[in-house]
Amino acid sequence: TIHLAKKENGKDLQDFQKVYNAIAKKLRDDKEYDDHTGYGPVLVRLSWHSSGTYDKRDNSGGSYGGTFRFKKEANDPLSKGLKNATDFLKPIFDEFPWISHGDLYTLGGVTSIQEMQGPKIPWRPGRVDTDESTTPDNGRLPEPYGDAHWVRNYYDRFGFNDQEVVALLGAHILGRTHLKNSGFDGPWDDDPDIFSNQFYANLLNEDWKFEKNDAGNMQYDSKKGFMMLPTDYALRQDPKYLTYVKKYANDQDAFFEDFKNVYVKLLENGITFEKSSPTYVFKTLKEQKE
Ligand SMILES: Nc1cccc2nccn12
Repeated sequence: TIHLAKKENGKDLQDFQKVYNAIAKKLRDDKEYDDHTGYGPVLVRLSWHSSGTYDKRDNSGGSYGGTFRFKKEANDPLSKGLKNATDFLKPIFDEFPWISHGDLYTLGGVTSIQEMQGPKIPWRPGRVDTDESTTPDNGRLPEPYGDAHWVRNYYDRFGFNDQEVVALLGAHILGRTHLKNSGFDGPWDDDPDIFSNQFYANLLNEDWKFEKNDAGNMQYDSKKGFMMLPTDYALRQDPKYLTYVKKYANDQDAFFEDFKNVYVKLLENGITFEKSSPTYVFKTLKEQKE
């Protein structure tokens, strides 16, 4: 199936900047969520989970149809906790009912990354809500237990190479894991709401202990109270992945550039845009002195 991005019925940069600003102001006003982590990280996770169902083999899944709004996908056990993100976006959708769910879920992640001092993420609208019958089955999101071989095989479904996989996982500097949601427990340092390349430095420099958490799952813990999933740790166990981990640990600009590229690829996987389709780069609230 071809997913053609549609012309946004006369909506332009100004209209989408209004949606961006509404999300960004709500993020700024709602800081106490999740031990003062704020909603940024969970909105990024929603943009990933609503896009991470993509399968290059039949061009199914992905962000286009906004099917995360249907209960089969929203109730995927691997998406536990994301109701906080879709509830956060409900009033935004009510204020801008002309936006598609696919555009809203992806724009929520773009807004969060930029407002958390991350790179500018070029974004294209035009996703069209599809019928509930098009909702992909559970089982397409990644499990956190695998080794490097598992990780490489999993991301091949997206068409991502080793460099793209390592760049994408850097988003795990955001937020934290919650025993009641994912079965992993990750007390995180005091800036889980700042986008940086610190994930790679932590991965390389902390003294990690592989131990069982209170849900009976094995995870890596460090003295400073950081955690890594087995699939995170795989990136330093594999020599090919390790070269990129070192590159990004030493060069935040390289990380920002490569993350921006793979994140756009993730959010647009499976969508056909016309050459004339506009790409938008939004201003942060700070840049607008809002
Ligand atoms: N914050 C967070 C979420 C998910 C996975 C993960 N690994 C390290 C940190 N981290």
